[in-house]
Amino acid sequence: MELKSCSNDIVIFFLNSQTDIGPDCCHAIDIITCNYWPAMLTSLGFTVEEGNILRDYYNASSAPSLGGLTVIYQPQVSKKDLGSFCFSSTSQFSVNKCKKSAVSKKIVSVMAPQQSERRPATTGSVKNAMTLTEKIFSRASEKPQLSPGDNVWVNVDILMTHDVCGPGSFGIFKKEFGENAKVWDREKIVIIPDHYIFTSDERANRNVDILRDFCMEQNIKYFYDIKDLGNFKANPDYKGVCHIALAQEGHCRPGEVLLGTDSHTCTAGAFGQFATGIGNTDAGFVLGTGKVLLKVPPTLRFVLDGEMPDYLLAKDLILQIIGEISVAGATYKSMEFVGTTVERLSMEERMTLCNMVVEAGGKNGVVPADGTTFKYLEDKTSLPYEPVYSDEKASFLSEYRFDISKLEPLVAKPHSPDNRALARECKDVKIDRVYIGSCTGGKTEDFLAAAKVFLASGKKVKVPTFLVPATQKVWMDVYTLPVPGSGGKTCSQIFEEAGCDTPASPSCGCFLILLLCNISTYPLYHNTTKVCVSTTNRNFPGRMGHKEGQIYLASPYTAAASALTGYVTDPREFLE
Ligand SMILES: CC(C)[C@H](C(=O)O)[C@@H](O)C(=O)O
Repeated sequence: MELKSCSNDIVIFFLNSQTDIGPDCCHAIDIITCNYWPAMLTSLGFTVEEGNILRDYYNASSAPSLGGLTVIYQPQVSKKDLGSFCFSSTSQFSVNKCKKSAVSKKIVSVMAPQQSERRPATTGSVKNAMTLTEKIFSRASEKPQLSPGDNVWVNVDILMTHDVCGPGSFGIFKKEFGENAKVWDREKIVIIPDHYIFTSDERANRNVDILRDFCMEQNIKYFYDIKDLGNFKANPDYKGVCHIALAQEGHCRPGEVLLGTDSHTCTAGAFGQFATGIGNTDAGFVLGTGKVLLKVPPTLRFVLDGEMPDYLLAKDLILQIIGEISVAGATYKSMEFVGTTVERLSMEERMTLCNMVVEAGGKNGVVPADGTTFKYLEDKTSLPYEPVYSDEKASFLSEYRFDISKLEPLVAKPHSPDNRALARECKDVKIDRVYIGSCTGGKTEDFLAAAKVFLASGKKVKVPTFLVPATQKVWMDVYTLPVPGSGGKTCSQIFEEAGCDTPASPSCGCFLILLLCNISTYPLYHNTTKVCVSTTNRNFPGRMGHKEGQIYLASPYTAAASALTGYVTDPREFLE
């Protein structure tokens, strides 16, 4: 595949497919987040530059977002020198087997700072004001004063992994700590199978088996297992999309550090905690030690004020922000969301906001914990937690202000989340599919929002409309919660009346399954070019199957409105 929007200097990392998880392949995410790389590359004689962080780094579909990555050409270094990692080169890459012939002649620089850039952990002068993220780092590293750019060992509160990266992380853990090693804390590791679940593909199933074996061996307390793939309801422990399950199961707590082997782990920042995606290598290390070396990110502050019109959702807010700062605008930055609009957002909406910070390159997103947070947590955790807040005099790299009362419904046009447009400007775009689901758009409130539009219109959808609840709990809500103003109807009834597809089994796998493994029969992704309005978070080429597929990212309101007309549609057409 040609990567037209990438510079020739860019190396695309190989993402091992499900068939190839193991020490012979690397996950690109390792390169980005693994802070050992500078030291390791330096010791091998490389010049390590502080490159831009890969905003999204996993697979073919993500490749165009890699612009700006610094690459150093070092042909003399072989795969062997680099231990168990290998690379593939730009012009061609595969998501299947790790091909020896594809080992690149180019080596990439990584984002972590050069040794020379390191500052001492304490400066001797008392730094009075810190941002929320700096304070979490400070507490988790037991260092009273920190500045952006400092590298610190951070104590991890929760490590989450799933069926995609769990097996690889366990492999690294065993290799580095020994076959009989025990994890650092069996109660702080959360294992959530969710990506490649409803498939008969043996190798995908094998990944879940590996999770199960590891959890039994290590007596892991929080393993949300699925055994009966034929009927998700027969699996009381099974949850669904990890980021939503983490919140629903009470693993997200203010002031803590939550890491996960998935880029959208940043979702948990909605709880006023530091949450970010890490690679398998780091995860293997965390499994053994409970620690990770992290660079303190500088903070960008987003002040969202004003009454949010009732035809907008958090998805519009984040599309507005990413459109403003671009997909690289928050590279290795913390994105802190404050203001009266944010204060009024529900937890699920805050999760949508934070979920997509990685689409702007953000290291983490964070919403200060408040009454809404504490209320949500009331029946979810009994563990004590201590929220932290940015000091009034904290120093932010930049501040962005938005008057949300003036915002209109937005979409991100193909093929980038920052390709922002007003939904009404795209009214002539004819669509073939609508998809409502995923960690961004498959929560209970997302379905209630979609149902509201269908209800208001009283019409039937004009294009196939697929619904995938994020978790088993969301699925239950879709079938049981009455939709306000409907006279007691549930979302599922309203969807049925509108002619939508029956809500699918909860999982996040739909897009990746097809993209990486081509093993699903899920009907959304026919192997022909299709135009889809989707509540997901990425619209890179190939993200939903066909590389020429056109994905318009939108809120559940806009997605539902578009389903009703067969064109990209501003939801005000039905909501006003
Ligand atoms: C499979 C996983 C590593 C990946 C991620 O981290 O983002 C996936 O969840 C995605 O959204 O592309």
